[in-house]
Amino acid sequence: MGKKRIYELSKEIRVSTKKIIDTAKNKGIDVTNHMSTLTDSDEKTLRNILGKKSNHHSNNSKKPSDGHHNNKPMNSNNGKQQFNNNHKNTSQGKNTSKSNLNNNFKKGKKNKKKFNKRNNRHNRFAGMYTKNQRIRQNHKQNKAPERKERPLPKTFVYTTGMNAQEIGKALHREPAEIVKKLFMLGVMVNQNVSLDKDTIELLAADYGIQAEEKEVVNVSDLDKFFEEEENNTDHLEDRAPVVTIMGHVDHGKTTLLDYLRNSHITAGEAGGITQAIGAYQLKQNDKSITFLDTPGHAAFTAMRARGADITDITILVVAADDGVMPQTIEAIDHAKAAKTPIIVAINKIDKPGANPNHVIEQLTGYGLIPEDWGGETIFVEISAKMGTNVDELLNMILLQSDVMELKANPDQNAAGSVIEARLDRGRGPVATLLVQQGTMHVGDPIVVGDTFGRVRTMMNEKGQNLNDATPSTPIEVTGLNDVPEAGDRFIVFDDEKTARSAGEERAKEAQMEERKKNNSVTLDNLFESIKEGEKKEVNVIIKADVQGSVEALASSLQKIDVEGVKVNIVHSSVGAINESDVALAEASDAIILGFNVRATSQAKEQAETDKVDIRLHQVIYDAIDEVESAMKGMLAPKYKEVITGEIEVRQLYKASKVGTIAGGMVTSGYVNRDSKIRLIRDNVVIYNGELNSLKRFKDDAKEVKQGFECGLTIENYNDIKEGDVVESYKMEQIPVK
Ligand SMILES: Nc1nc2c(ncn2[C@@H]2O[C@H](COP(=O)(O)OP(=O)(O)OP(=O)(O)O)[C@@H](O)[C@H]2O)c(=O)[nH]1
Repeated sequence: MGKKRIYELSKEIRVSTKKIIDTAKNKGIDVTNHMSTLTDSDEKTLRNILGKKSNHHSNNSKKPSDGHHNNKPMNSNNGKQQFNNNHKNTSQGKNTSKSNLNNNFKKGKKNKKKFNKRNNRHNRFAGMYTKNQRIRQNHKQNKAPERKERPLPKTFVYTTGMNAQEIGKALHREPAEIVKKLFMLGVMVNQNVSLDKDTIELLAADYGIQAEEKEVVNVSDLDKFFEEEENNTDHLEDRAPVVTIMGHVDHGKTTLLDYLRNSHITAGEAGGITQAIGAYQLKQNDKSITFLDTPGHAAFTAMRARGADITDITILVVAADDGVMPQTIEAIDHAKAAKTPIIVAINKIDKPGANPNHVIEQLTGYGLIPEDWGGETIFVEISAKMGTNVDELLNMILLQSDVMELKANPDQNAAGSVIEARLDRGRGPVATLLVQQGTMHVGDPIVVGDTFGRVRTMMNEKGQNLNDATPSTPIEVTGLNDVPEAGDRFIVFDDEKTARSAGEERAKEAQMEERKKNNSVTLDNLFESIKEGEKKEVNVIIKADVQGSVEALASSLQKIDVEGVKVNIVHSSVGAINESDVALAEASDAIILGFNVRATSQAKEQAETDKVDIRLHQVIYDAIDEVESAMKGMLAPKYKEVITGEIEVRQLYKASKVGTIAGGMVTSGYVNRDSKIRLIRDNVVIYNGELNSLKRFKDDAKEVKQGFECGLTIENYNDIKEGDVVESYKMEQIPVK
């Protein structure tokens, strides 16, 4: 071999493959893509032209489309890249193609045999086929082809319904050749006839190449792409852990973040840290750690609710002089729900009242047991203010991350999540993103949530411009058409057109979704979900006035015995239902049960928008009964009767066809045509039923208000008397409190 391929040269001289290809073409060197090989002299020529400016193009040196050359063969997991790069990938190295071809030919023959056995009818053609193949083989082996035939792709990624013309294009063959081949195989078609799966596979087998049906990709399905990128196990490299700091108010989260920021991040050229971008990366022992500056548990969980599980490790800050507090527990529950390991930072150990042991004891009650005590949780005693043991904490984070073997593939399209986003007057939409997979480049076409664009600028936390950002790097980007939301996912696409259509499609879908957003779990639809097999666990958050009630409620709920379904308490604590509870409920599809507590107005508002079901009770039994009934599907909607008006009957007319018509006056409220009615005589209900007709003079009326006369008949009832009172009422569903 010895011949260099373009991507290899690209790596060596750090010039993008695109640039090399363009330059080569300019120089008349025959290359097609990054897999093309170069002769020694061509290589030299290119090196001379490009080699010296080694860093010049690092900003676009690795377009993702070039990126997977060395690690990702074409496969169906690779939908997106495949989508746009099929033909780029198709031609493998030229000089090896000959032997491939021979191998392929042999394979082809084998397949061919199989086919013949299956299908004797085509034996005649099979004979011709072999001859034809032989000619082709001879042709290949004996003399160099005059017209260079581009090699066949190793794998032919097809869609059912392709015609000979399209197949020809994909295989670098003349459509006529495809038609001819098909003919040899007993399929007589012209170039434009759509072919079925079997025929296409047969044809591929005949060429001796593998056929693989392309998944039809819905470009707007970001989650799918994201998962594909996430699950890509090729070419994995270590990545920095992504850490979130949580804890009770005033226990020192901000102090710790600030200390880390100031002590471990060297100021940028612009002079200090110019940008607070909601996340930063720092170095400890030459390894990076990414800290998310999330403002609170609710934000953390809101991101999870949107599908962004971006935190690898949670640092739980507990003040040594204050101990475990409500938000400490809340943080534990949030971290557990997110399944991230917790490292406990017992803070403020410099304070006179500090009692770290007490904190440890308290935390054991929540399953956080230090290694010394036979548990698995790492505890570090720090002073965020003084910086005591902060390095130790960082080392523990690195240790934990080593155990977790956090990896990502930098050589693919970037994918990740939005940490925060805003509209900047001067710069337009600005988003802080966390790259979770692949490498992001300036200029990449990108879809972020329901927005799209091209990465115009990319900046790190120091305000320095970046050209590339590898996994676990937080960056601030501009260039989007709109402001995405925190927790949205982003995906880099191979081309802007696809990105745009995906973005637009997603925006449309989001609108539709918004309109019909009503799919959260509520007690009312719980049974339906259980029935449909969607639910095996009912997630519940309990808030109550005193700890005793919390526990009573929790244990009773867990005892509810409905076949195949169990109650899972996601979080329980004392106090009003707050936004954090709602966020957690949304993220974990939970119902909030409040006992002798209220929801704060923000929580109510948020629950309304997020469609989180909050149920308030004063009697524990009612709360349990309600959940149990819902699980058993017996939660009938509750109605109450609302009296709308009264009519005094003043005259009667007998009509042979319609029965007794009562003329009267609406003395209070109103009466509706479809009201239910009660006929009252001397304060006694004589009859309960419905109206048959309601008229104003001769005309049918929908509604008659107080002070107006009307005529009416009662369905199936004629025994009306003057002086009777017709009370109209309706049944109203009791709104959920
Ligand atoms: N003595 C001492 N004081 C500390 C330490 N860490 C934080 N503090 C002080 O504790 C107070 C609260 O610290 P913050 O960092 O604001 O706490 P926080 O957890 O971010 O609080 P919220 O943002 O309100 O949730 C501040 O006055 C800090 O100076 C410490 O290690 N030792």
